Amino acid sequence: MTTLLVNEIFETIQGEGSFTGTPSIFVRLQGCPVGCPWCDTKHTWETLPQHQVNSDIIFLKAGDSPSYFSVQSHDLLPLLEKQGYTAKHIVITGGEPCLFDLNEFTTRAHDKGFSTQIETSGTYEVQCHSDTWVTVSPKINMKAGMPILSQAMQRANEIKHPIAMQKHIDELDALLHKENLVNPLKELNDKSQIKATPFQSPMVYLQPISQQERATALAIKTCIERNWRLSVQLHKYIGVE
Ligand SMILES: C[S@@+](CC[C@H](N)C(=O)[O-])C[C@H]1O[C@@H](n2cnc3c(N)ncnc32)[C@H](O)[C@@H]1O
Ligand SMILES: Nc1nc2[nH]cc(C(=O)O)c2c(=O)[nH]1
Ligand code: SF4
Ligand SMILES: [Mg+2]
Repeated sequence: MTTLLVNEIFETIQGEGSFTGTPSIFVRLQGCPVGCPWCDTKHTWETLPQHQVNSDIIFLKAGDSPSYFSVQSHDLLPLLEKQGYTAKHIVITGGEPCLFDLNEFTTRAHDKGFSTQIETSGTYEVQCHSDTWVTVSPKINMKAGMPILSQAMQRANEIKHPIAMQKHIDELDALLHKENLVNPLKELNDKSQIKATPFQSPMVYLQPISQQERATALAIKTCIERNWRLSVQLHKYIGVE
């Protein structure tokens, strides 16, 4: 039996990565110890008993708040189904969703015809259905100093890296090398001999931190050089949650 702590549930358009533009039900779980200084969901970091509420309040809440409710993972899908959402894609994010075992919830969702996706920092083991799309956004050298797990990197269907400066790209390169996930096109450019495949596998996305102009320019330039992809947090440009 797994207990999930849920900060919010809402229906919107996925604004990041390969599923950008896909109507999605977002389940944001509570708690994250990683400490990224630019994190856009800091209200999910702490799990304080005084912020626990019942599920009705979560469905009513607007804006960022540290309140959350507790639910058994087998009860979460029925709760979502009651909301009358039309989206068939469920994105589990946080906070850090891989603090929780997501096998039961994702399996029930797939059994009911949903597709699922997890957004994770790569600092915890990814526990989910084999068809869940896993987005790893590896948090290299963050405040808590937590290592990126090979299990998460090797499970990733896409790697989505938030960047603001060249150092962040260099850190990603080192991690991809360590995990043997090097972009064949980069090798081709470097050595003019390795056979190129058209796309990196897993796909690599660069995501400018906080829509900064210089970060966006660097991400565009690097994506073109490497044949990587750009992820611009579409929801922040179109003003949806
Ligand atoms: C809030 S995190 C939650 C999931 C998980 N803890 C993680 O970091 O992947 C969701 C996504 O937003 C990205 N993100 C958070 N703050 C951001 C910011 N200010 N600018 C760009 N991306 C950001 C993260 O890198 C991650 O890909
Ligand atoms: N629309 C929308 N797309 C998103 N993709 C990843 C998000 C996240 O916070 O994990 C997010 C989010 O918060 N909103
Ligand atoms: S790992 Fe994710 S939720 Fe945690 S601080 Fe970093 S961006 Fe925020
Ligand atoms: Mg977000």
